[in-house]
Amino acid sequence: MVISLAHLGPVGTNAETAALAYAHWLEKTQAKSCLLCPCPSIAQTLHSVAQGDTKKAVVPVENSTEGSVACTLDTLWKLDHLKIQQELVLPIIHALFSRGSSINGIKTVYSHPQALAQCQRWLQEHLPDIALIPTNSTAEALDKISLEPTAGAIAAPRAAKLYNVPILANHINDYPDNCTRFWVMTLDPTPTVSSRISLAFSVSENVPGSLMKPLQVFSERNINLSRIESRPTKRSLGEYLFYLDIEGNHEDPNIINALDALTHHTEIIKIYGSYPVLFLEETDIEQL
Ligand SMILES: O=C(O)C(=O)C[C@]1(C(=O)O)C=C[C@@H](O)C=C1
Repeated sequence: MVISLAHLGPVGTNAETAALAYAHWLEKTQAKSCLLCPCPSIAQTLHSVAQGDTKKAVVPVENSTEGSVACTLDTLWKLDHLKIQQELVLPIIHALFSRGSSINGIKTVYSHPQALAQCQRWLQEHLPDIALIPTNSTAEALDKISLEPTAGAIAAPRAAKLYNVPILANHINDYPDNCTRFWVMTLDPTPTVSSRISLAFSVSENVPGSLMKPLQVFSERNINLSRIESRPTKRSLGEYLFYLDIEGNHEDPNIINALDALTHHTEIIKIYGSYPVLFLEETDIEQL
């Protein structure tokens, strides 16, 4: 059976690279093949799997330089039943592409807001007075510059071959170890040996201890949190949702007990799943 795998398109995005890496891993470890399905936005990628149009979806969750991908967290909160099957951590390299012959002639740079933010110091140093224009993805930025020699696009070096646009500067990300976590989401995860659990919750009242009590559930049981993040509930100013990553797996009685205790100190709680993490190197990506 071929597994349909949604991701942020068009071809050449970092999300497509993550989807290809997952497809490659599935082929190698389980002899399963995937059909990649590009979507116009991260929200539509998640909706496609939630509606059953695709079997799985790969979405960015957190970048080492810029932090959480807000659209992914906000959409996951709204969608019920989606579970994390697997996490992939990918090195993210950005390059400046242009049809113009040198960076001196560039007046505009297009890219996904995350990519522009991950290269902000480089842009400030090399192209301080230009206009930065956000696009839906890094690959969409490459489409935009095809007829504009004074425009540049920031995208992954892998896209150079796909779009046949020259690279003017490579490795322009501000931090060399720039990497992004991606989640593979599905409605029916297959059980796996897992090392991390992710969840989100709201609290019923904005009173002293309303965050401390849920966190104490974990510290009292010696369970380590690897991330805590807040996002506005969007109901009113000052009300937040909390996103947690926990080290451990859902079959551990200590974790089962903690998750049960957590329900007593939260309003709404969503457990996104217990999953393994796959780390990829630059050389793995070059082979895709
Ligand atoms: O535009 C792309 O290439 C994407 O895959 C999106 C995205 C993101 O939203 O974080 C993915 C990874 C990088 O951190 C930069 C951009």
